[in-house]
Amino acid sequence: MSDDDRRGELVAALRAADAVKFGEFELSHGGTSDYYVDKYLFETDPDALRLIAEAFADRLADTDATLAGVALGAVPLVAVTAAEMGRPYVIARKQAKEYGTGNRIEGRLDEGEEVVVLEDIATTGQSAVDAVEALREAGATVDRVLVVVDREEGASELLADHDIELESLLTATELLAERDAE
Ligand SMILES: O=P(O)(O)OC[C@H]1O[C@H](OP(=O)(O)OP(=O)(O)O)[C@H](O)[C@@H]1O
Ligand SMILES: O=C(O)c1cc(=O)[nH]c(=O)[nH]1
Repeated sequence: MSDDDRRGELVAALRAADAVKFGEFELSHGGTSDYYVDKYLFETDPDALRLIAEAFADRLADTDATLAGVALGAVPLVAVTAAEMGRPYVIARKQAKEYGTGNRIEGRLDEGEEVVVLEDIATTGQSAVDAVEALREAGATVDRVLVVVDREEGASELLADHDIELESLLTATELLAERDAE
């Protein structure tokens, strides 16, 4: 299947899951938007989840890095991709757990381990940067973040400032092409 066909299939799956909403929405790092990708609708849809796992696995075929998912939304994505690839994974919490282990990074991570971060949506890229910084503090080597949707609102520039390359399965331009053609 060509990359274009695969992107088309993924756009169709996100639309079929009713995950692309139009209206007025507040965003996590400030500002509003006239559209919102309800990640929990596509992440709880088995067809979309399978397509994402396959597409992430394809992108990750060139590395044997450990995977990391950014809580909460990317946890199902990293779990299904890790299972598809037979790879271990860790979870980057937004904040350290306040009791028990006190962990910010959950799962097994060794000093110097190479990690690729999986994320659902990148808007400003701040959530991805926070996760990379927590992983680096925990000893990981991280220079790559893969997201399902890059909203093209500055994330790749912010990540580049932190020596991280952003790759996406879909850009907002591709996701919204149908609406924008109307
Ligand atoms: O690129 P950014 O500007 O950081 O915005 C994108 C982030 O916001 C959303 O998460 P949200 O904060 O809704 O958290 P959740 O995964 O805990 O639901 C989304 O899943 C990204 O993690
Ligand atoms: O920036 C965000 O908060 C955000 C945008 C979006 O489209 N979807 C989402 O879950 N979060």
